[in-house]
Amino acid sequence: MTDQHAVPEVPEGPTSATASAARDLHAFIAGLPKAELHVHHVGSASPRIVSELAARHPDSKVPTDPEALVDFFTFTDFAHFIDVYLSVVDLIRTPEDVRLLTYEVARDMARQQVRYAELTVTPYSSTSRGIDERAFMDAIEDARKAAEADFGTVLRWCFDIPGEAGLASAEETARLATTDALRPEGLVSFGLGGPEIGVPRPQFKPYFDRAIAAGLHSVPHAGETTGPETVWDALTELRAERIGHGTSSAKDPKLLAHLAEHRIALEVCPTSNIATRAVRTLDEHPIKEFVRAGILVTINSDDPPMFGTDLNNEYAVAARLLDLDEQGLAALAKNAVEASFLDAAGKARIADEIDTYTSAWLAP
Ligand SMILES: O=C(O)c1cccc(C(=O)CC[C@H]2O[C@@H](n3cnc4c(=O)[nH]cnc43)[C@H](O)[C@@H]2O)c1
Ligand SMILES: [Zn+2]
Repeated sequence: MTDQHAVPEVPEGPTSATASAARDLHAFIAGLPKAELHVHHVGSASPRIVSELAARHPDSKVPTDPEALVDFFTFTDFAHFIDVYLSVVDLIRTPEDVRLLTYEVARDMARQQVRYAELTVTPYSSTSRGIDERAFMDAIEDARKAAEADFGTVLRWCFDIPGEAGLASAEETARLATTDALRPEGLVSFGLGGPEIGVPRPQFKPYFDRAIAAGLHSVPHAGETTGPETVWDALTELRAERIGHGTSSAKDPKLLAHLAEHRIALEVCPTSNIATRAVRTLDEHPIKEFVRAGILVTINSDDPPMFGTDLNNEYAVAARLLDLDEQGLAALAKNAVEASFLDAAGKARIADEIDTYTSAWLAP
């Protein structure tokens, strides 16, 4: 189905002036300081990282050859995507694997001028496969600190429940996130991922209540593969402060108005929605409706190498779909800063950097 070689990029126009403008916009995006709010830890393993992990664990069914990986990362539907995702999870078997993955993901982010990222981590998938919980926390924290020192990219964690794994996984995730002796310093939020069909959000309310009581922000996935009622459930039952995807919100005008009025940001991941078949084509993506409704829209890459994309490409896709120039792209980048869980000083620092960069770029 999805041809990973055909990831939509800003198309070159018919004239050389249009082509040159598109190239300039790509260059602008490449240097633009950015924040990313919806990106998965394991889903960020690049072919380079996957190859290194697969070499450590040669019995894995994940191919090491980048060409073969492109086929492997071509999905028939969302369920197939989760199957493939879990085979990459199976490559992460030791605390050193966790550290390598985390540090190298930060390196890839820094190359795209990502200054701040809230990385969705699924600790249950590692601890249930035998990685010691203390060693897991130490590995992500060690990598976080090293990445900030070496690359200047600030990482924070969102621990998500893999909903389809059942309430035992919710209990384990809540315990890991709220036990003082385990909870990592970089943890800021609590999420819910995996398939939505057959996994109603309200059953996770007690776990979100515990996480929120412990000071964590609520950021469940909702409305990615089911309708707007799932987004309402995420808001009313899980007290969501941002929504992962929220794609189907476009089908409910009252929901759009509610999201806009309450400044509940949507973490929009356009290419992901095509790769998992949540949306048929990019031109049918509801991002325009979200902007028109006044919603705080943020641009994200979700599982970038698995979807043959990266954050820069997602900004280029957004520029095309929303017809944005440099100022519009800078505003989109600032939306992510505003919707982040950074403190006021951290937000101001990145927002100022975005403004300074944009002014310098546009200066005659
Ligand atoms: O780890 C397990 O044992 C396990 C057992 C049953 C089901 C699961 C999952 O469903 C894991 C889902 C996994 O997928 C991550 N993810 C990455 N991208 C997305 C997305 O676009 N939408 C939803 N989930 C996504 C999620 O963080 C979970 O780690 C696991
Ligand atoms: Zn996601």
